[in-house]
Amino acid sequence: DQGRKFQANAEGDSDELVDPPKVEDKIGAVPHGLSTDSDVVKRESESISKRSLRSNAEKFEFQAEVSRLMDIIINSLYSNKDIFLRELISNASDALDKIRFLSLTDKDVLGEGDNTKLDIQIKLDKEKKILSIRDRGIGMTKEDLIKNLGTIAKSGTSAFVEKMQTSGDLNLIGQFGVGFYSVYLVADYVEVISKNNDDKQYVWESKADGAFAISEDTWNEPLGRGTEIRLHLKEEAGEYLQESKLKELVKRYSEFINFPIYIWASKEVDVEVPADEDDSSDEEDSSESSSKEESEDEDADKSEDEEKKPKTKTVKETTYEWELLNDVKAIWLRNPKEVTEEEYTKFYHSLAKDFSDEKPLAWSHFTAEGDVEFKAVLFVPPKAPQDLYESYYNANKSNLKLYVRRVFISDEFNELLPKYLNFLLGLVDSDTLPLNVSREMLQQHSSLKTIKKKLIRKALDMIRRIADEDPDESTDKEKKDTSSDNNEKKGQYSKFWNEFGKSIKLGIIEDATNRNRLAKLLRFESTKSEGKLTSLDQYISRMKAGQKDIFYITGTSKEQLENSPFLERLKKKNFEVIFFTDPVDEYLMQYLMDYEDKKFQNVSKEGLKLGKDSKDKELKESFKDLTKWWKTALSKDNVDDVKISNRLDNTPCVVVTSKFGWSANMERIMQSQTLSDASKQAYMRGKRVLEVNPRHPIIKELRERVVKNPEDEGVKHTAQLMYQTALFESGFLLDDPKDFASRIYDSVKTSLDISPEATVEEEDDTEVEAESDSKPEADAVHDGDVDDAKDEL
Ligand SMILES: Nc1ncnc2c1ncn2[C@@H]1O[C@H](COP(=O)(O)OP(=O)(O)OP(=O)(O)O)[C@@H](O)[C@H]1O
Repeated sequence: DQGRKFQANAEGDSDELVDPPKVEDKIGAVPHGLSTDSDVVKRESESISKRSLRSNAEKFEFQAEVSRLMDIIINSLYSNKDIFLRELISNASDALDKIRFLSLTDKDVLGEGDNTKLDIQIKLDKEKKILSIRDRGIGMTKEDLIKNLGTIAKSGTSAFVEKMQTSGDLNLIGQFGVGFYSVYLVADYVEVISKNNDDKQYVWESKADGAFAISEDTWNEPLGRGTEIRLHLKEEAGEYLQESKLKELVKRYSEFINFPIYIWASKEVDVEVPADEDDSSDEEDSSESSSKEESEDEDADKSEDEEKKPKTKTVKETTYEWELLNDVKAIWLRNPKEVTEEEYTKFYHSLAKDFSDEKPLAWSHFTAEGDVEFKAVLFVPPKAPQDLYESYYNANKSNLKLYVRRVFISDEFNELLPKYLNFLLGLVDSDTLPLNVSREMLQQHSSLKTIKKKLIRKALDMIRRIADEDPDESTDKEKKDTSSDNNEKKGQYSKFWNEFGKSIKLGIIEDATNRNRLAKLLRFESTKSEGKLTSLDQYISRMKAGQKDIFYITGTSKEQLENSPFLERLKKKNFEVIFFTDPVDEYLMQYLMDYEDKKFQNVSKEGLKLGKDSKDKELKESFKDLTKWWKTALSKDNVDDVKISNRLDNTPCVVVTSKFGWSANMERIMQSQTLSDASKQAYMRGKRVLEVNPRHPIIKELRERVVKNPEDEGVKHTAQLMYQTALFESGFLLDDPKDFASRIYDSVKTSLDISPEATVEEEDDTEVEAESDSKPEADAVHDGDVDDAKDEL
């Protein structure tokens, strides 16, 4: 054994696993391509000192936001400094993915010999306090170094800076795409040595003081290809010079990196050496970091027993070897039965770059077989990202990684999932897709459609399972009581719904094929849900005998809707009505026409049927005089008809809209949209129908008066006021609030027995005449004396 040590098991998948780097027998030998202590010495000679950048280098200033970010990091009191290693390893892994992807279409990019080994190496120099992380990834050209590490701020840069200034957690740095800079949590001087196939080897260096420098690297060991990051650790970051600490960190944070990660690890071994007196003279030739100790006692024992043999002694010698730290067998290739919950959770954290304690809400790990074969792992995150719906229709964002035969291809493949499922995280690894074609070609591959279809099904199944396993979701009372063992799943679906419910709704709108499956996942509150969420299936199970439609109402809040006049008789007759209070619900209900053969009926729209009422015809007939009269009176108000209502109990009248136009709520939503166009608004506006309550005393009285004298101005006035009030109560915005207000004041006058001719008292303005040129307020209240009215009220 040449000292190769595979700490984690690397069974199977030998095509996956790249040969570990060679192991040196003795200290001081140069591991190929990795710098050594003597190089460090050389480098030091190139650098004027650790405190100043190389003088002959080209200097650059960091872009302002990047500079602020670095200030925040280097001065941070954040205690979890460990995160830098995970960020560097993640970058190394990305760089390896990139070169591996390129090698699919051009084998030559990998070069030969050690350059073909796609691995990550960690090395320590305790004396100089340098920690280096090296990869054989794609590397950076000079231009890449300048752009990627300092001059081009990404969108995440300022977002992260902002977050840090409020209550941000530095742990999130990877999610903002600025992970590299976390090196300044532990280092005050950093060198990035990089070699890309298209350029020479360069060194980037910075002390996070606003500037960085770049020089062509003529003194370090040639890297062949890839990047080495050298961290000159801060005084207080000494713990990162301990192998054990680094091993622990790699295990904890980088378990799912799909490239081997090695550490240059020390090992004490017993070595037999001739016990000659004079051999002690050349003993200390070996490198400074080795140590030899004579173990005199042992030696003494042995010498007694083996007197005849040539005199030898055993010495402890420190040797170094590359020790593999991770298991590169991808989790998705394993049998789901053998992967623990904890492993899935950790895998989720590494995918999400979210290292909180929160578990994903659900996951699905499966293999698809048949024409198109693939393995996939999908996760429902515990929380929706803040910007999930911000640019829903414009953002090309997917959180799914695509692999083809274990090779990472892309995480920008929008063809794998529809937009509404963009909140899912995970990966797909397909054996069917071709490896040696460009991303563009792959994007058009016919198998993608099949993969997408299956992924959607599996995703929806996974979401349904959250509901199935949630005891809160069960309608069966007994089941609810006995499933105390399922406490962990309790309330999970409403948690899911609160985070991602909008996505399900958008799915119903966008995905006609899966509309019914998605509708099953829909949750809402209703007149009978007692403050909890309920489903369409539960609604149907509670439907009254003879009830044909599913009733719902839309508005801005449940509290407002609960008191809506549209619900009066429905509640009295014990019909359940769904409350839809999200603006997206209006759109949703334009697409969700029926469910399980039941039609949806907006109770604020025409066409509400509550079963047959034998008195209907009679009532209609007896109110004909009033309804006809009123229809004529309202013709200038765009009212289509006046009808007898079947939905009212205490309210005299309401305004309903036609079935296919906008509801009052939708009208309001559209009016509040800055870019909505007025002509469309007029066109889509539902036709209005005034419905009157034939049992209401005001309506009955109005009928009497209309029959007596259809020309009575007082009745006309009252009828108009009734209509405006009904509009208002039915959720419409009044076109002419001024007219409404003055009618109210007129009524107030009447009820206070004030003469209709009474006018507003003239203000005695002789003293203020000089400075006041504005009109008296009188016309704002027409001709009533508001102050007096208020006093008496
Ligand atoms: N080891 C590396 N090899 C090649 N390029 C690298 C390496 N490390 C960093 N880079 C380049 O520098 C850029 C900035 O890295 P940084 O870590 O700040 O952001 P990121 O990798 O894009 O996002 P994240 O922080 O999420 O990993 C990377 O996008 C990459 O182009």
